[in-house]
Amino acid sequence: MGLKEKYYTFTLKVKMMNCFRAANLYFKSKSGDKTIYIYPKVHSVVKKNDENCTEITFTLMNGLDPSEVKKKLYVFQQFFGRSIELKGDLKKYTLFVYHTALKPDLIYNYKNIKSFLEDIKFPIVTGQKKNGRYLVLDAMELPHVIIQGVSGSGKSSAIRVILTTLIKTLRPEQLDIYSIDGKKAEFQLFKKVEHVQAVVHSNKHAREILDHLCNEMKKREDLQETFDVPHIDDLPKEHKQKYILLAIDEMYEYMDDDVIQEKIIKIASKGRSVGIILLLSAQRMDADVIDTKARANFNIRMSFRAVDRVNARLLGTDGAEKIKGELKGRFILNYGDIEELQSPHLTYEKAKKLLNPFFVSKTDLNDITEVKKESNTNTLPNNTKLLKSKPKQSDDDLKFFLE
Ligand SMILES: Nc1ncnc2c1ncn2[C@@H]1O[C@H](COP(=O)(O)OP(=O)(O)OP(=O)(O)O)[C@@H](O)[C@H]1O
Repeated sequence: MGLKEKYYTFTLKVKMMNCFRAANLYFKSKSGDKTIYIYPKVHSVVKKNDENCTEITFTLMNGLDPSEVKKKLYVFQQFFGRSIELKGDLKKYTLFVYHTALKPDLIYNYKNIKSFLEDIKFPIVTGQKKNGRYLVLDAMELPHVIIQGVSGSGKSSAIRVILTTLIKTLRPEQLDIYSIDGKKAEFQLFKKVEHVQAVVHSNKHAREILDHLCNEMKKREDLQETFDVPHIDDLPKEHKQKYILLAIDEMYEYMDDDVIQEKIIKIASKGRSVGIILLLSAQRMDADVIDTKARANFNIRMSFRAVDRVNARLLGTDGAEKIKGELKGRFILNYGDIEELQSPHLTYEKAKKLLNPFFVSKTDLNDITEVKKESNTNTLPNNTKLLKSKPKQSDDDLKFFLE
């Protein structure tokens, strides 16, 4: 280690001691007249230029309450700036100090995200991290997504990012999307997409969709039982099932509907193993909007600028209430770890262009027999319309499109 690096390490270690002291993360003992302070041990300071950050690893003394460390995140921010992350649990922690702040005005580009989608079964694109990488989570491991934030904070763009990426990544033979559009706005864009089975607004039709999905859940559970497998992905090939996404925008429109709430609780608790994932969005996600029991089953929680501290805290996304109004697309993510990220911006018009190759005529869906001539079914690019294999829809399904 050169002199410069040694000095860098030394100054950061001293800064950590000062930070531990200010955060009350130390023990005091007496030795004669002297007071001795015992701090967590800093093991290493590693500057990673390719990750755009410095990693500082430390361990707590036995007896120090680990929950105190996360509670004192604000003290770490006061010392090292807002661009930090703190990860760890019982004893060992790593503080990531990023050299640059998150960039606002990030534009959605599928090519930039593609390399982060590998080996992810059900990709949920959250946003860009402080090290410049995209964080894509697998809803088959972390089921169900909640998006909250005040009007104009960037929720609709984030929903477009998640849905558009799913549509470009998974083929219609792999994914069905159902949507309930509380504002009769956001999901109109996806209506003609081949993966999309329904876009509805009224409570009556929302209940019908939820009924349909609960029945589907039951059928899939029976299959799992028959073949004695824990997850639909483990079913024999001939019984392979598609993944299903149910997206509900402006959830508060349905908060007084007990039937809807009850079915959401059911899907939230059992959906993962049968491949059914929920994505809910609303300005706030308090107990009036979504049942507290159901909320606990949502493992990916994105909070754009929150209405207030209480609402930010409900999702475990403390600090989301402090996001500045002009920082569109900025959010706090809780997926076990808590991070501040930037969602890429995807406008309605650009999404429409990107989705165009996936548009099909829904009115004569049953008659479509066209197959793209150049396509080879084994190596289909994701934007290939394999219309011939579109499963025949029942009249019940088709009526969902009428809204
Ligand atoms: N990720 C982003 N990066 C930069 N600007 C964004 C981003 N997302 C949204 N915006 C800007 O913020 C405006 C509001 O965004 P959006 O409609 O997504 O918010 P919203 O939370 O869905 O609002 P509402 O609840 O009123 O529908 C957009 O018109 C756009 O200009």
